Amino acid sequence: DKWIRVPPGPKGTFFTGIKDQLTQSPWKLYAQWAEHYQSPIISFWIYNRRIIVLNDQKSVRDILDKRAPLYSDRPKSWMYHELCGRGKSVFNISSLDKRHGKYRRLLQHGLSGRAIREYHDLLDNEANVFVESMIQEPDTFQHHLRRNAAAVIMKIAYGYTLTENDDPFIRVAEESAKISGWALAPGRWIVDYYPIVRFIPSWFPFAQFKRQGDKWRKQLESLSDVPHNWVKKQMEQPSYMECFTTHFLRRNADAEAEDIVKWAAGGLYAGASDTTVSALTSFILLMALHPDVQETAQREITDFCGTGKYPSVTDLQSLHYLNALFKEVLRYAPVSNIALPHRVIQDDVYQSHFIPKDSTVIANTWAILHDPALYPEPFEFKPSRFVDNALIGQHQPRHGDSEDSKHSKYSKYSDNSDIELNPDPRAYCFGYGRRTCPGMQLAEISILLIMSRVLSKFKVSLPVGVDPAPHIEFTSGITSHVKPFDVDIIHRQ
Ligand code: HEM
Repeated sequence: DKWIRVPPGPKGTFFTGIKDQLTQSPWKLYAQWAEHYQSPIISFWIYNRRIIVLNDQKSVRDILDKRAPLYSDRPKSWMYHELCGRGKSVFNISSLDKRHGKYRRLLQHGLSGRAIREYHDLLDNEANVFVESMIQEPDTFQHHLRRNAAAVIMKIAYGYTLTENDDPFIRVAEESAKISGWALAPGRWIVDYYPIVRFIPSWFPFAQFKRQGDKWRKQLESLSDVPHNWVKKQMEQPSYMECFTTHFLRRNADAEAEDIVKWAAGGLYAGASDTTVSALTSFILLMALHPDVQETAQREITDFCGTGKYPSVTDLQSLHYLNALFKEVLRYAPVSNIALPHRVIQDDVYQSHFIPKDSTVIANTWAILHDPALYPEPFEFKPSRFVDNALIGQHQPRHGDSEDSKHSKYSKYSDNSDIELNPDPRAYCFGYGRRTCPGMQLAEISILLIMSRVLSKFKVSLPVGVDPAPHIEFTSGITSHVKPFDVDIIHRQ
């Protein structure tokens, strides 16, 4: 009989655990530790928190998806959840709170394929605005991408049309994101690790964190009311734009239902803006580095639509190579290398591992998407690896697959020969279990649409004389971005 033990991992130091060893790209370090300890599941401490990292496809599927009811909570951030009053936000709410299920149902419904069909014209119009600004000022492409993502999600969430520049709603949303970033900064707030200090009175000299939390709570509260109250005002008029918020408010207007709609809509900008921009920036930069891929994708579009035309939203699903290219961008440059942390709500045993209640469980999505036995030559950018099964809606592995799902069979840590090569990266890069990204379908359509417009209308290349080509590097953070380098973007007449 094997001993059941906590997964192996580095010991770290007494007080801080491994905190000081964390590098710019923790996902790479975790993958190295998994190799070192010969175990896809590793564990260590950061301060007094036990962290468990799952580094391979099998453990992620078996644990986070198949045991989703146990593993879909979030670790508690006392500063953000309690002191700043954000424990009810979609991203942070406890899976044990009955609102969690309500948010998810609302988001699934409001962002379903059917709901998104209502937004096709909106997506199309915003894509045209994007193309126009790209023609005017191609060098500031990231700015145009940001604006496009914000415009789309603000219309969908609130029926709100962005003003030309320095939009007040975007300012509000960015201000909230900034405060949230500070309040969630790991290791910054003693109360996150020793929650007992929250009982210290606010006036105490040592209790600066409490005064700060209080200030941020008030700010965040009033910021989140701005767009919601705006929609309610619109609804008093005979004609207003139908959107996520009005759709649900019209049906049920009691105070609790309204609060749920407000929080759910509030999660949309946070979820959609930076992620979409990250994927599309990677796409544009990768096109400069891979002219052959760009030409193949352009040829497919020309063959499908004819010269000078571009695909409509409904055409997107017929473009095999474009879909394969989208998947390869998600795989090669994951927007979210370690998804968001989960928390296990009770003691659990997986194989010979003991996983203690309250551990923070992290999926190393990056390690899975760069596993050489799963994706041969993982550091090569090769959309062709997905060409055979690239279509949206087909062959789309969903979470909570049955026990004998193909996707759970492989692990590079065991000698399993029945491997499905190049599995669909969408099953990993959008997260896991009952926390899987509810905006996945909208993300797909809006990203594919902008990709298709860029390919139809522009040629992206490295500036003349740049040799050798720049190396792709990524920033760390909750959303990862390719570090930008200069590219030339020319309008194809
Ligand atoms: C390329 C685009 C996107 C990527 C890669 C992405 C990825 C993710 C990931 C990894 C998570 C965390 C899952 C977990 O904890 O296991 C997440 C959560 C979430 N995403 Fe996305 N996302 C994208 C676009 C969007 C869009 C367009 C929306 C909204 C329309 C959205 C809304 C959300 C929300 C509300 C959550 C929180 C879910 C929860 O905690 O229950 N995302 N996303």
